[in-house]
Amino acid sequence: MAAPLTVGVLALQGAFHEHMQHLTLLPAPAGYSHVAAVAVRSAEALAQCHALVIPGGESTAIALAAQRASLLEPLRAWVRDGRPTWGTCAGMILLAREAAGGKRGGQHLLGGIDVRVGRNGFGTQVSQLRAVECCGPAPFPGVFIRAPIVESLLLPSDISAVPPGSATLTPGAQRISVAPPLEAEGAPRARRPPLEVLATLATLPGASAPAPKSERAPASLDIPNRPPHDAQIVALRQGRLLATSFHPELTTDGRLHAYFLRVCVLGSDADVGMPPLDADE
Ligand SMILES: NC(=O)CC[C@H](N)C(=O)O
Repeated sequence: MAAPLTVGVLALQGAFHEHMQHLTLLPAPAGYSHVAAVAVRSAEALAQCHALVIPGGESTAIALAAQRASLLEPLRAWVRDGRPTWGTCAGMILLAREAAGGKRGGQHLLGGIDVRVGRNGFGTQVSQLRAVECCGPAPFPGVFIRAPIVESLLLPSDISAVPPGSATLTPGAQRISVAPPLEAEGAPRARRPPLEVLATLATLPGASAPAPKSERAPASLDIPNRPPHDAQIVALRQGRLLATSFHPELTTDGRLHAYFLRVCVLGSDADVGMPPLDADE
């Protein structure tokens, strides 16, 4: 008899219940009995999952609760192993390699997606998004609640700036938290899957939003759907990792949940641009 496809939702704080409701409404993928959504509050629960969703909420609170539940390192290992993971809003912050505007003293990140986000870059707003690659031509309702803004797409070479084993760095007054390197200490640097921009906001979202920052990645870097320079990136994928600054779980639109399952979870390594396992840089 077919078994369920189990998608964990990190259930420490934030909108985890809403994600679970969306996931259980998805049709059964071929070869599985149904999609089972489970609340993840321990490393044991995480180990039972095929995929993970990190909800919106408060990234500092989620990271602190994960640390207290001894989940930070299992989550980092999960991301390092290239397991399918989707972070919405606060979840996007946790999956980012760098986060600006973090709390004093730095905050814990998991890393995995090679971007720098700025916390609280958006206010509260609903914007119609074009996300043709993942959702088709009809606009997606983008619900933003003090959401992170993607400030920079980072180059793999920037990783060397992070001392091995460091949890966070807070250089100067800018307060930039940095995820620890994905690789174990002394291990060769992993080849990174390409970043794919999935949705942008064409115009600045309001007076309180920061001006678009310059990207560090040169034009020659191969980034599919590279947006115009002044567009705000609000959804992107790197391999099996997906990040959205808005909250699809707070809408009735299930297209992004379906996309996560179809591409990040069930897609082949070739579909998601994962480098071959034996690749070294
Ligand atoms: N809606 C959200 O998830 C907000 C994220 C929040 N501003 C943070 O920094 O974690």
